[in-house]
Amino acid sequence: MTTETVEYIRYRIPEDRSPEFLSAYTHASVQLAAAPQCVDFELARCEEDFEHFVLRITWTSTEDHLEGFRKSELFPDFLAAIRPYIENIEEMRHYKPTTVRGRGAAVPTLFAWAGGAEAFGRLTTVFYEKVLADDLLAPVFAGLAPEHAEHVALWLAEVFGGPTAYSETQGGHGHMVAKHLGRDITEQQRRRWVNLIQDAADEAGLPTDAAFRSAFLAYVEWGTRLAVHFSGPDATPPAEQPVPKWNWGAAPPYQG
Ligand code: HEM
Repeated sequence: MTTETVEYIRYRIPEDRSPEFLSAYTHASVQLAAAPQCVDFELARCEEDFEHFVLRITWTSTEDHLEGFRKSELFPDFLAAIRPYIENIEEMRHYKPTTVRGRGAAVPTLFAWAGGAEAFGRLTTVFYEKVLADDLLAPVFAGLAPEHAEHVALWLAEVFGGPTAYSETQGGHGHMVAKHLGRDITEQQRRRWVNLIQDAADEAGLPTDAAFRSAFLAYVEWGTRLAVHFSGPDATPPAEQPVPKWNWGAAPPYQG
């Protein structure tokens, strides 16, 4: 359960004071942006009634807000900027996020962008053909079960925002990590895995646009480095945790 808390501050600002109010918050936002207790913030204005504003601030925790930010050297300047509007506050409270949260479909998942389950099936089929023909990797995958490629396709599909079929049929994150324990994967083998999956992505016809490929490679880098870690002599299986959900990085999908 996250300790993050969302503070909502509702203001009613007479229309003739709204330009100075926005300018005051533009100044105060410098302190919020510099606060290590602040995750993000947004001041929104009501479309139906211009006098209503809601400031949403996500704090690392309520305590961090009250005991950290409010007692920090940033706070006096923040307060000085917004003090004239304190009497216009209609609500100022902390809210705990519930499990009801998610993303809409306005931005396609990496899974959908890649071409869905079929694309991941093509990818891992081509990939394991390459792996089994590779001098460094073939020995690691000796005696590979015929369904391995299909399982990895399900895993990747789930990570990239597709159906949760791997978790439902195979056993989730812990099961996947356990498959790597004790395998002593070397950095050379890891890098070869990374190279071959990119070659396979080309051959299997996965999208080649910059945004998709950079997000794809970011996960492959992350995942292979974890695989090496968990394959090592000192690794202990991690506590069960959800399958990671990968998303677009700094670059959004290009839709011309
Ligand atoms: C992003 C990186 C990686 C992902 C997503 C991944 C995914 C998986 C998954 C889902 C399984 C379990 C398959 C099943 O349930 O049947 C698995 C098993 C395995 N992985 Fe990985 N893996 C990654 C990196 C690596 C690397 C770098 C190596 C070695 C160079 C490796 C070697 C193996 C081996 C040997 C198994 C066991 C295969 C078997 O069951 O016989 N993996 N991997």
